[in-house]
Amino acid sequence: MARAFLFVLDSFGIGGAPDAASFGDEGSDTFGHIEAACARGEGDAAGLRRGPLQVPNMRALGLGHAAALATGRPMPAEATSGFHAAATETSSGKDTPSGHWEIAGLPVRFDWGYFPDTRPAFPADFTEALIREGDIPGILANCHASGTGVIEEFGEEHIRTGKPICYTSSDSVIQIAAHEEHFGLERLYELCRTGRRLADALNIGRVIARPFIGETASDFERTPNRKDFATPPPEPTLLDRLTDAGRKVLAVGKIGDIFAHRGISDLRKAPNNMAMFDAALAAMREAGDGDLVFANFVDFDTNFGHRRDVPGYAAALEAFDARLPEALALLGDGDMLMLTADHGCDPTWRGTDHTRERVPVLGTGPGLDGGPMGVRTSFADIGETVAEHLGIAPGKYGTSFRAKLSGNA
Ligand SMILES: O=P(O)(O)O[C@H]1O[C@H](CO)[C@@H](O)[C@H]1O
Ligand SMILES: [Mn+2]
Ligand SMILES: [Mn+2]
Repeated sequence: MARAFLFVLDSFGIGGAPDAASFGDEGSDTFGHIEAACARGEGDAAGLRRGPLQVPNMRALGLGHAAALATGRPMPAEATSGFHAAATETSSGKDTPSGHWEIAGLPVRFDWGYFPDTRPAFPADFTEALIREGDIPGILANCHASGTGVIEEFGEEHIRTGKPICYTSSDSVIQIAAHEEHFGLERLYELCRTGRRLADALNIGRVIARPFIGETASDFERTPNRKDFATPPPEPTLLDRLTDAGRKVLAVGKIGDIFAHRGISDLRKAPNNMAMFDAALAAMREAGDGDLVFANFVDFDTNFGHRRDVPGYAAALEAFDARLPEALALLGDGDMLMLTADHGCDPTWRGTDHTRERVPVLGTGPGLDGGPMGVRTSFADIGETVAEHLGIAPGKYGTSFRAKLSGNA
């Protein structure tokens, strides 16, 4: 019996990307900088957490060792029980779909479309078409922005005028924020579908609905009804290869949206990391022989990385780590659990965007050997290792390290 459980801690980079400078991100290190900030007492927040970062379960799997591999820092002295590696992204973007598709064996070699950091950010013909075809009185913002700041700035005007708030970032995205009740959730989704159609010509990765509630700038709050309208992967991913082979892919969280719902057998969404952990555990219990549970934990990125919130990110890591034994307890013969990430989002870094970093690969399973798996030259090695573990044919990209785990392959 072989099953695989792949958990993505969204944005949990470990520094050291060789091409970080070309993204303006040289020196960024999500894990390293959170750890250092906490050690200095800069991760303290009343009622939330305090002191050095406490992630003993991920450290036992080899988190510190993976970070040392990624950055060239000295190896920690502590022993590890799992296998660990640092993985390098080969895709041209540091966005969520690129990271996840590459993890699933499909590096993104083409360039996505991006919008310039100007006002307006969107080309006039796109904006005009969105207004006309979306039947809206205009748009607000039309710039690069942080999602919480932009609703604070334009939310009241949006309620007054009915004009949705459209913004972007250094990712290939068009984000549309609108009030869940005043504008309407279904109307927002429909507008995003129109935006998705128009965005295809611009090669934009995702159109994202960002509904919010509240009545004034001081109490606007985004709701969990975010929805991503992604362009489909241009070639088969591990998910397609598995489902084509009759296996199940049980997706948890954003995974369905990220893969444009291709190669997904079963989808479970939940409003926050802890609820997603519950959903991931339930999927682990239900997965059968040859199946994959693929979970994304988005709060790290959305609530803390982009918000440049060190105590929040540290607390979220500690909460995740504290629940890891529950997942480990569900591992039976032939099972493999791997933790990884899709890019960085260093909460100590300038701006509010993702950061180009290497990611950790931490794993374990009964009968699998532990130890270092080196610096992997593509995230695709993760998907290929899962593919070999589950006994399906290799894909076109990446190199499996499954043989190095020997065990009961
Ligand atoms: O600031 P918010 O709206 O959270 O936006 C972030 O979320 C988007 C999608 O992950 C990213 O492109 C980033 O800009
Ligand atoms: Mn992400
Ligand atoms: Mn993000």
